[in-house]
Amino acid sequence: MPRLERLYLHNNRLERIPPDSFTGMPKLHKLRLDSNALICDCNMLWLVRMLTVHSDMTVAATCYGPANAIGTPLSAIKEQDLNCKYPEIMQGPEDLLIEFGKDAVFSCTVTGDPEPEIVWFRDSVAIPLDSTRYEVMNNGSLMVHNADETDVVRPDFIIVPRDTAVAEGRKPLLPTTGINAMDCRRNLDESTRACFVAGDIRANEQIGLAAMHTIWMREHNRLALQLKSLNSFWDGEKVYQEARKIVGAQIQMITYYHWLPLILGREHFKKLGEYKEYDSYLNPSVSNVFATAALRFGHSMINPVLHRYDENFDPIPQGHLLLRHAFFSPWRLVDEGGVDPLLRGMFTTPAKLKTSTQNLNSELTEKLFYTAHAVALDLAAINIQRGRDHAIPGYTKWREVCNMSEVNDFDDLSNEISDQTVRDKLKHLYGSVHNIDVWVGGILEDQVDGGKVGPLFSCLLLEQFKRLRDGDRLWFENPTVFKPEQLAQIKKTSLARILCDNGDNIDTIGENVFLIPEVQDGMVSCDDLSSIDIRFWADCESCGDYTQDSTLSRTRRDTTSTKYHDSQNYRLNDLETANEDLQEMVRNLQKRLELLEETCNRQ
Ligand code: HEM
Repeated sequence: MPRLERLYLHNNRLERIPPDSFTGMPKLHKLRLDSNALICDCNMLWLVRMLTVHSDMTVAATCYGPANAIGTPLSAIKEQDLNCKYPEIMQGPEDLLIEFGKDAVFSCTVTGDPEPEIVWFRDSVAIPLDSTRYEVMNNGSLMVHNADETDVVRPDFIIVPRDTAVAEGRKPLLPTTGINAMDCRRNLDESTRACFVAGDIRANEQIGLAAMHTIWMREHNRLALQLKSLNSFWDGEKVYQEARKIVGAQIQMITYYHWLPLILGREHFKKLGEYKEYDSYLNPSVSNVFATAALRFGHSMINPVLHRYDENFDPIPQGHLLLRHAFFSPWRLVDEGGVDPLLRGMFTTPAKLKTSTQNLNSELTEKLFYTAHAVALDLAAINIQRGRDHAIPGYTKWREVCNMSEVNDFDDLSNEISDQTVRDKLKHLYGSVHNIDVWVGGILEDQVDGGKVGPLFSCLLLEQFKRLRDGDRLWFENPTVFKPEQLAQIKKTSLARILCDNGDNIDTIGENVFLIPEVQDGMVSCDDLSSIDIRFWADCESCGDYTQDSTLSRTRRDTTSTKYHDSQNYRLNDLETANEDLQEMVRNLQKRLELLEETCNRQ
């Protein structure tokens, strides 16, 4: 019902409103649900969220239950009032003796309010819902009809929280694996909470990283909701692809324009040059030396402690977290305050200072993944070994590639590795300067002015980032990718605003999250940060909704199309509705006047 504006469902006995009941009603602005028996529990979370997005909608509705909500207007209900429960696996599928030709049931028990969705997989492929051989039963278990030899591989499942699943009123977390799914190396003695599912198992590697993955999943879904509400006729695939495209552009914008200059130093960053156009002859693939050495410079900046702060920027009750306790511990994100404390810690705490003798902190070299391994690992040793596995040429060869000065002796390195004791140590360990591993040499170089890497990694990073940009047909600034006015919106992106929009309750932040507040203008209110105006993504069929804004209508109006005339009809309807509203208001005022006159006359 694309033209429905008012919906009156009052004076009924409605207890619940099924999710998405008002989808496809983009013009709905008045909703009456009063005088019903609404139960404002977690089943209503979708409606509470919808009202947050459509803050301009007038809704009359009062809760009839549960006890703590009786008499509360729905508009005053917050997500945390709904007592939702984050999903948890109580029992996962176990090995089963199956008889070929017979049915077999792989059972699982999952709790959560509202009940989460379970998606079953076989050999990492989701079992389609319309499969005749497999059936997901009401209790979530998987029934395999007519089992055969292909079923000897035990299936597994992931839990997808329905758009609602939150902990203590927080926004959704990532879906989680089933209990027997891929190993994210967590320690089951600490918690049985499952690993998160993201593009890569490594999202679980430490909870700060998992927090960032969560933020981007939320940003995608936030944009998708807005796009759908703007273009109600878009199907799921279109909404997904468009939201994904915007998120990709935001990540490119932040990485290249906000992060990279601080890594390369502003002077070196200038060598990247302005973006000109797509170069179809350029190979944008990631080079071995970039992945195995140069980008691993990041390991030298990691703080050994993850700081965790509450809304007042005081440490949370569980305290800060030694990095060793943050490895593969997804449960801490669920049970120890969600993403916000970690994010606040990250944007207020400096990265570890790299000095010539402290390159990687000892949490990484002595305690890496220690909860999951009998003997902890050493990230520096892994990086060196990985370079050798990949047969990456040594440090001096890469100096040649980068046109750096020729070296034949350790003291020839003094311009880049100024600390004599470090050069002596290298000499002692490597014997010949040409034996130095590229990651070791690169990490030990003094950092360039205003940057976080030495000259060799600066050169290797620059070369890769340039190819990744210019060789990308879908680079966000390529004019074929976004309309100019959309691009202007993308350029307003900042990671600060994204954390504000998608954190559970972040309202103050440093404007540039890659700098600690002390070296910029302290913290600002999230309201002061610019954000993308999604209305520039209005497909012309929705033009009528926003024609008041001349900058928006100018970019979208095509007066020759039938859609334009449809949109003109919508505008006419808008005016007719406004006229009716005004007439009703005048009638009400007249009635009040008459009443007042009567009262005066009586006195
Ligand atoms: C607590 C933080 C981090 C930990 C525990 C960590 C740990 C690891 C581990 C264990 C590997 C695999 C090593 C191997 O087997 O070869 C790896 C790879 C890598 N890391 Fe980190 N890392 C962290 C942060 C970072 C940061 C901040 C950056 C860059 C800014 C980075 C860049 C890389 C790269 C480029 C690879 C290679 C990935 C690939 O080729 O697939 N890491 N890291």
